[in-house]
Amino acid sequence: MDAKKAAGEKAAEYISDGMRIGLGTGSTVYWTILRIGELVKEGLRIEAVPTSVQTEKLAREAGIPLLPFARLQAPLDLTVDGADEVSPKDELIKGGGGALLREKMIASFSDRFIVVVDHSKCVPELGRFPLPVEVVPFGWEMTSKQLGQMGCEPVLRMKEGAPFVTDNGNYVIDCRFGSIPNAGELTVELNKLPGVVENGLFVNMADLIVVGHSDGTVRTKSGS
Ligand SMILES: O=C[C@H](O)[C@H](O)[C@H](O)COP(=O)(O)O
Repeated sequence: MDAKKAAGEKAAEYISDGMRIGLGTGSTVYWTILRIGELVKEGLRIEAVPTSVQTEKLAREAGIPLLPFARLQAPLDLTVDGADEVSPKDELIKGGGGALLREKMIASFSDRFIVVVDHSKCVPELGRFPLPVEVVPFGWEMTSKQLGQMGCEPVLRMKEGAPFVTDNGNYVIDCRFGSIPNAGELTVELNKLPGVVENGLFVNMADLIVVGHSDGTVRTKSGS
């Protein structure tokens, strides 16, 4: 069995009737969304907030009732999302698909945040995966230079020969740090740069990590 499918489907077991949930973005939570769609068809009553245009489309196709984030009166019960790297301290790098800003906003407004990954995402230290940083297009070259001065190699993300544009109309600069020994400090420093909208470090946010393996087994680990 696909390791991503195993993790993604397992996370759907944490969803119960009446919940309002956040739906992450990517190829692992894809399986959670499909499974939730099946459960909805079987009678599960939930409402969901998508973290991207891509997920909104998928959720609609799966028949999941959607709710606008702006209308929430209280935190979501649960958000399920993928990650690009997970450290032993359960710190995450996210944003490989460019959805980091809405993902962070929605996970932050959730009582519980469940992360679904295949085992290859669990690393001894964050930073091999280039850290996505969402920046405003105005003066991105200056922001990129400032990011470089923080000890990384910054690269503007491109798509089909033009800058990749997020759902929020911004650019993404992928920052190759190599090693991120202190994610908590780095996230604060990055967000101090005026051109930065948000960065892909998720620190002290994950409540549960669901790790899928290629033999179809799944291991869960409570967030620290
Ligand atoms: O912007 C994208 C998200 O942060 C994804 O959750 C992350 O990139 C992991 O995606 P996947 O499950 O496809 O590896």
